[in-house]
Amino acid sequence: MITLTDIAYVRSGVEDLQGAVRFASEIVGLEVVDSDEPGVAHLRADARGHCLTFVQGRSGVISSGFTVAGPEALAEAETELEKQGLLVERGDRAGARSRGVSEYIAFDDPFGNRVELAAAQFRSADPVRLTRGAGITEFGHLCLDAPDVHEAYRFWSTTFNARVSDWVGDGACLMRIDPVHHKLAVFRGEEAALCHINFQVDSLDDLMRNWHFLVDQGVEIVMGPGRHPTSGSVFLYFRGPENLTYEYAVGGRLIEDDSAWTPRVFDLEQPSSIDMWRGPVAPTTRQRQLPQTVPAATS
Ligand SMILES: CC(C)c1ccc(C(=O)O)c(O)c1O
Ligand SMILES: [Fe+2]
Repeated sequence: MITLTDIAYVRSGVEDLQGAVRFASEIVGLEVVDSDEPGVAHLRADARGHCLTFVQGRSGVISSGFTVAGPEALAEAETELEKQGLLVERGDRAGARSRGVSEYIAFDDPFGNRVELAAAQFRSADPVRLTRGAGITEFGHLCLDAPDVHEAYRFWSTTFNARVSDWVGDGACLMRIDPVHHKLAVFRGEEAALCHINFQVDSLDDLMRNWHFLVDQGVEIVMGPGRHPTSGSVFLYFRGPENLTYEYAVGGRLIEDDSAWTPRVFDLEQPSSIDMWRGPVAPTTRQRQLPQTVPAATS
């Protein structure tokens, strides 16, 4: 079994590189990291050198990266995945540099999601310079699409150390690889894709301030603010350019004692299984109604 130690990054193709970077930095609040690769931009949220990379080209996710414990663990993972009949590719030096990792391998999960494993992800000792006061504390989780979440769980829990924390019926499987309720989720979708990328924020105040900011900026709010009954976090989903969905969340349970936790199954048919507050889903962009200045009285 391969032990994933953490999530590392998402790489996504974008037709409009400048537009994607502008949104991720000026709207989401991520720091743009210097890049000497033409057509490639890196963004940073936390101590990771970067966790989101945009590559000029066809729109859509390229790969999702995880770390393992080191070079030996990576070599063992390579052997194990090949034993399972998966086609595993060794990343080259330039690829590793672009990913901010020491070395990596790549393969497709059974649904076609491109997954990469790295021996180590480089950290940056420089303080993160978020572009606005979004309150982002870390890259929290990534969520992939797959047509069968139970089949996906079979793969992630037998090949890897992922354990289910909770199910939302046949619609979503929330998995942990450490005490955090989930760092990897699979959402039922027609085909392999990135469902969303999550950034944790520091406080409820940050989340609500971000909500008002996004609405003011005309950003499409997909759902929220609401509260997931599963992790217990307060969330806000919103859509960036080229259909990349972002999630801000605050809070979220830790599962410290595996033996004391029984995964729960929430009924997918009940809206409260996703949002206990039963807020609206996918409203179109809301224009905030600013209070009108009261005209001075004339006599
Ligand atoms: C609907 C998606 C897959 C989902 C469900 C629950 C949580 C949570 O408990 O925090 C998420 O973060 C989700 O993205
Ligand atoms: Fe999420």
